[in-house]
Formats: sequence, C-alpha cells, structure tokens
Amino acid sequence: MKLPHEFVKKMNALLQEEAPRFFATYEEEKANGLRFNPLKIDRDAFLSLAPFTLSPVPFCPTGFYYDAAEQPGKHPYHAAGLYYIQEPSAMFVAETLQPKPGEKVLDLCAAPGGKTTQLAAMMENSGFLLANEIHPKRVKALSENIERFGITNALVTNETPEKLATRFAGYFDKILVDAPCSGEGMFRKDEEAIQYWSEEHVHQCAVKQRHILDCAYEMLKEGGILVYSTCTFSPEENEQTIEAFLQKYDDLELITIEKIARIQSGKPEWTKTKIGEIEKTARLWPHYLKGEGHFVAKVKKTSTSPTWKGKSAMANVSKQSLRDYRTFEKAVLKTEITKTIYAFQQHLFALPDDCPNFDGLKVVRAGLHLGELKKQRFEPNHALALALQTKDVLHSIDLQSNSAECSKYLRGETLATNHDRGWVMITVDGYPIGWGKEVKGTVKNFYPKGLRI
Ligand SMILES: C[S@@+](CC[C@H](N)C(=O)[O-])C[C@H]1O[C@@H](n2cnc3c(N)ncnc32)[C@H](O)[C@@H]1O
Repeated sequence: MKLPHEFVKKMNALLQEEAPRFFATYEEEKANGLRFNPLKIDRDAFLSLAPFTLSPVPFCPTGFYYDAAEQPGKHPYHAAGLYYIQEPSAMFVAETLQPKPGEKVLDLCAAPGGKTTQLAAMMENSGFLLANEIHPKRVKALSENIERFGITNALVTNETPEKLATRFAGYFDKILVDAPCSGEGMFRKDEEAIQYWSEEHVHQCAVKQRHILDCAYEMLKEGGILVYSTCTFSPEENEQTIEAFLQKYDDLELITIEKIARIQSGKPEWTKTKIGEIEKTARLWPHYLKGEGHFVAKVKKTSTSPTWKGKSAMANVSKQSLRDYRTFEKAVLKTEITKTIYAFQQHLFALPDDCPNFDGLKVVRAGLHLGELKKQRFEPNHALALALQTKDVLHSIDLQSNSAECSKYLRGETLATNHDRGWVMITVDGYPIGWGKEVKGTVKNFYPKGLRI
C-alpha cells in the first residue's frame, strides 16, 4: 500500500519506536466486523442461526469478527436486518455514549448509520433519536439502514448542524459527533481516503470539527453527555480538537473512558498545552487491537442550559386516512399502532415518542413509515414489515434462507401458493423480509425495486 510520504514522516515522528509495529499493520489483512440486531434477535438465537465463523469483538457485546470470504452482506439475513456490517473499532463509539431507553439522543453526523443503528438498538426503540446527515445522497443510505434495522424512534433529517442548533438548544440528553475527518485510520479499509489526504485537508477537517462541536454544545442540556469520535490519527483532529473545546467552554468536564481490551489513552504530549487529563480519552490503534484507527472522547456539560421551548409534533392525519389505515390494520395485523400518526401527503408515519415539531426541517423519515394511501386503499411500506415480528401479522409465508423461493422473492418475482389472503408478510427462517399480496394463489412481490438482487 502506497501511503502519503508526509503522513509516513508525521507518524514516524509521533510514534517513534512504536512506528514500525504501526506500519507493519498495513501489510496485514483488515479485520471485518458485524453487529447483530438485538431489536430483532437475541445473542444465542443469532449465534445458532448465523452460518458464519464468528468471534466476539471484546469491546462491543453485540459485535463479532467474521471471515471476509463468507460475505454476510449478501445473505438474506442481512436484508432482514439481523445484523449490520461495521468496522470493529467503530463499534466502540456508541458503547461509549451508552444511550438508554426513553432518552433524547442526537447523532449529528450519522450516515451511513453504523452508529445510529447501534444507538437505536441500545435505546430499544424507545425515546427520541434524531439522526442527521448533511449530505443529501448519504442521507438516503442512512434512512435505508434505519429501515432495515427496524428502527421506529428516529427522525431522519438532512440539515446543517447550525440549523439544528437554532431549533434544539438545550434539548438533548446525549449527543454523538462522529465527525467528518481526514480518515487516516481507514487507509486499509478504503484506499480512496489515501488520495484525499494532505496536511491541508487535516487542517480543514480540524476547523470543521470545532465548528460542529460548537453546534453540538448548544444542543446539550445540563448534565448532558457528548461523545466525539474520528477515524483518524492526527492529533490536530483528536487531542487538539478536544483541548480547544475544553478551553472554549468552562462548563465541560472530560469523562474517563475505561480502557478495556488493549484500547489506549489519548496522548497529553500531543496537545498544545500538554493537558494531562487528555489521558481520559481513548485511542484504538491497529497495532494494539483487531480493528482500524479511532479516537473517542466523552464530555459532560455541567452548567445550566436554556430550557428547550419548542413544541411537540402533533397528529395531522385526516379522519378518512386514519380510517383507511385502521381498516388495513384490522385485516392484516394482530397488533395496533398506538403512536401519533402523521401524514406527509398520502404517506403515513407513526412518530417516535415525544417527537418535537419538525416544521421547516428537511425530514427524510419520521419514525415508522407505515405506508401510503392509494385511492383509499392502504398499501403497507417495506419499513412496516421490517419493524414487525411474524407474530404481529395474521398471515405470513416463510421461506428458507437457502431456498430458490427466497432468491426468487429477493429478485422481485411472484410466488405461487394455494391461498387468497391479501397482504401477507414474507419471512426468511421466521424473520420478516418484506410484503407480498396474495390473490388467487399468486403472491405479487412488494420487495422494493431498489433492494432487489
Ligand atoms: C465519519 S462519517 C459518519 C459515519 C457514521 N456516523 C456511521 O457510523 O456510519 C462523518 C459524516 O459527517 C458528514 N459531514 C460532512 N461535513 C459535515 C458538516 N459540515 N457538518 C456535519 N456533518 C458533516 C459526512 O457527510 C459524513 O457522513
């Protein structure tokens, strides 16, 4: 691998006698990771079902290393949202924030959603999660991953941090800033990151990160916790960014991150003012553990913030639309959606609990996308299938994951049956994967066109 000359020089100077061990990792295979989805399956069931060679990631209870040749991203269980493919070191970030059910949580730089899906799983779909991504293309991938994971408590927005800061001052219990960075820690995973690297880019990223942190600070409530992370090694984007953050706001307290499984401390000698407490931050190094490079810091806001004065989102669905939805619900489901139902034109969504008013924000998904009203008939959305369990529907058709029928369904083909039951949930080895509509022995395929294989 051809690393930038200036990067090599800088890392040699920073790491000194450790440098040869660090550079040797570029000759090794990168580690591959996946995280099972506790919203859909528990650990034991996952381990007995998953046809992969798995070994635990020591710093993430839902994380496992897998063998790349097994390609779990192509298995139907991936389409069913039973796991998320994620670089192992990245799994430590959400573990550090540890959101709880019922909290108000912001993931400010969220796409493609590795950490969002982990945060939502920890929140057990309860409370409010704002998953934001500034980039319009990347926000689509975020929204799709949220759907696949069966997440129902997230509002997905495509906004700038500044715009959100004007709306949500003092609102959040917990905030994750997984910042855009120079990506030095991803050179093994993503060789494109090498092309973008320059000292100037490192500097630009550091400026951007400080600005994003200012916005995040505004949105934190008193006692609120903020986790900052990057996947880069440069002190300018890590220790020095946190140093500047602590210097700017005297009501921030740096919290010690427990260093388990060969995770290292941040380096006081890499700060400008040599602040000893930077040791409380964490560094994940490829020459210490199985994973790429990451930096993680955790701070608490200790002073009072202005109390958030916004309003909650209100139901706006018309009586007729609600009746049409309830007609579908009675005919197809064994469960009732009790959350606030919100209409974006013909599309109905079940909002997260305590969802704040989102007028004027670019909303990509508002909680659970139930479906669309088409000529007074309700058509369920793919997201609804992925958020439900087989026991929640009256009729389902189970396909074996390794069967030709399963491949047919994922390709968008019709299935043949002997029934005429209308909407049926299609499951793979018992786990929902989409909808079909059964009419006189033929099941029309409602697996989304964009996801077909
Ligand atoms: C490290 S990635 C996030 C990865 C994500 N948290 C995950 O786990 O899948 C950083 C994200 O920040 C976004 N970003 C870039 N510039 C930004 C800015 N000025 N403000 C907020 N986010 C920005 C990028 O588009 C990118 O998606």
